[in-house]
Amino acid sequence: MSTIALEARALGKKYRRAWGLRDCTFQLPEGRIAALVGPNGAGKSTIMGLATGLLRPTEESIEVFGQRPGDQGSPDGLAFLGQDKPLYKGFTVAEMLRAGRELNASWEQEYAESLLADARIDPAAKIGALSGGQRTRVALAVALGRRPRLLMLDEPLADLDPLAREDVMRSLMAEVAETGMTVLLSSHVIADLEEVCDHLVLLIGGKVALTGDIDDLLAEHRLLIGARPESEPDFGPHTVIQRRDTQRQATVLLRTTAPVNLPDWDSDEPNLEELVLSYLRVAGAQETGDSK
Ligand SMILES: Nc1ncnc2c1ncn2[C@@H]1O[C@H](COP(=O)(O)OP(=O)(O)OP(=O)(O)O)[C@@H](O)[C@H]1O
Repeated sequence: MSTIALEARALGKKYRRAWGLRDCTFQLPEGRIAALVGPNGAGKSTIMGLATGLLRPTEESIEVFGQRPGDQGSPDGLAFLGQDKPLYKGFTVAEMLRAGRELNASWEQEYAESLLADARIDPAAKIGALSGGQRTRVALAVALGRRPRLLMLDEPLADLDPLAREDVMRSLMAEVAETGMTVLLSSHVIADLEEVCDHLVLLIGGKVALTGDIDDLLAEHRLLIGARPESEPDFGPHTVIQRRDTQRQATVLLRTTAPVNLPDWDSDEPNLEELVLSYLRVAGAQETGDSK
């Protein structure tokens, strides 16, 4: 049986007025690169806050490699990089790495230095003089230099240029392949995640709308395209997740485990972006009271 890096069971977090997360259940197996996606306010940062122990659950539980966060601080082996980068502006880059080394027994200086060299960042530069994207690269080097078992990144790519995004994703994939590290990363840009992530946690309105290995999820869905039907079509045993009609054409996302044999429709496996967008549209339509 595979080790579970992160497990939420009926997890709930209530802020002063409202629930930020409710009845949230998922498992993230070790060694995966998981995409944590969902609309603004879905609860992504809340999950990360609960996993680090910065927040405490209101209901049920979250565990990181079987440890409950908060009992003894942040769980062992967990590194977290949030939207506010934990860097001291008055330090030089080299001093920031030194702080990382002094605070972490598992620190690997050479590795952290190589990540900075890849990003072409001068160790003598002051943190305060770096661009937002360069600071992100330093914060990542500090997080990865600890050689974590689980790395959680809250929108790590937001301020990186396209080449830097590719660089960062490549080094994360190499690290996962080499060490078996698990990564959970949130992003609004699904295209960034498509090539690197092999696992998905889709949150909508504080709940898990879809989760699992991406290959399995894609194989369980079919995207149909056909002429807009005159009457309500019969999709047999398959579940219609979402249907969108334009004047002439209809696009339908089905969830199914049975073979799809619908001669009036072109049927294909969706890609990750199509899958996620369909689920988001359903939730958006439910919010506005529109069924399509
Ligand atoms: N400190 C807080 N006090 C009160 N409510 C909060 C607090 N932090 C988050 N929330 C609420 O909890 C819900 C989940 O917020 P969270 O920040 O986890 O979402 P998110 O998915 O990370 O959003 P985004 O994509 O915008 O970063 C939202 O409705 C938000 O308003």
